Amino acid sequence: MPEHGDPILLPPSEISDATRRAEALIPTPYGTFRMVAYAGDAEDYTPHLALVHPEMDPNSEVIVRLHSECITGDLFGSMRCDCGEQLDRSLRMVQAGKGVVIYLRQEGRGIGIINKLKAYQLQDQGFDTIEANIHLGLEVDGRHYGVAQGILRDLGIRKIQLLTNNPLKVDSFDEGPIEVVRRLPIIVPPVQESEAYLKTKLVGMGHWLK
Ligand SMILES: Nc1nc2c(ncn2[C@@H]2O[C@H](COP(=O)(O)OP(=O)(O)OP(=O)(O)O)[C@@H](O)[C@H]2O)c(=O)[nH]1
Repeated sequence: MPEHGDPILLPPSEISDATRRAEALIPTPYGTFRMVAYAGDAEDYTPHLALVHPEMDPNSEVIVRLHSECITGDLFGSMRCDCGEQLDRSLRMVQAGKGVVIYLRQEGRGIGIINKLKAYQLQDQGFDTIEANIHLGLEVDGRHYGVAQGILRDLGIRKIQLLTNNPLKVDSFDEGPIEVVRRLPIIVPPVQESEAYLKTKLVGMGHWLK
């Protein structure tokens, strides 16, 4: 296992995307966060965001949520997925545990909002979330988490308790200097509109949803 301080073996673009560009305190109904924006380009309109508890101790086993952007769920409360409620719970848990939410701009598992809406059209015709991406000629999951490692390292964090049900997010830390000491599940019970999607996550994508 690499030691903290070892260089992270990341593609150059992901290292540069973890460049700190600006920060400010943001009071929210959950409590106050220090929001830090990270981007390769200082003028980037969609930087990755870290919402850091003002008393986060980087030497502790920090509670961390890596949350991929979901405009439909996070912003508008779409019930097709569990994203909005996962973000809500994460913000609560991170406030309570003095941790960090990293909001990664990987809308639609990396395919973007236009393609995600096309995928939803296909899902309404009977495709599942995996088949819809494939039908569109796109990756089922095009996300990379290297930039999240760069952001955590910028925040001085070495050990994390990761809030996720997704094995790929946990595995993404295998090669880096940051240790996942614990996985914390974040399971949202299905509603009628999200039932098929969550079943595909369980059966087709191997998420720990039981
Ligand atoms: N392509 C596609 N993306 C979707 C669909 N539903 C949700 N998403 C996206 O899936 C991603 C979910 O991100 P997260 O909640 O961070 O991660 P996760 O893979 O669900 O894993 P957890 O950490 O267990 O929540 C977001 O980028 C959503 O926009 C869908 O039907 N199709």
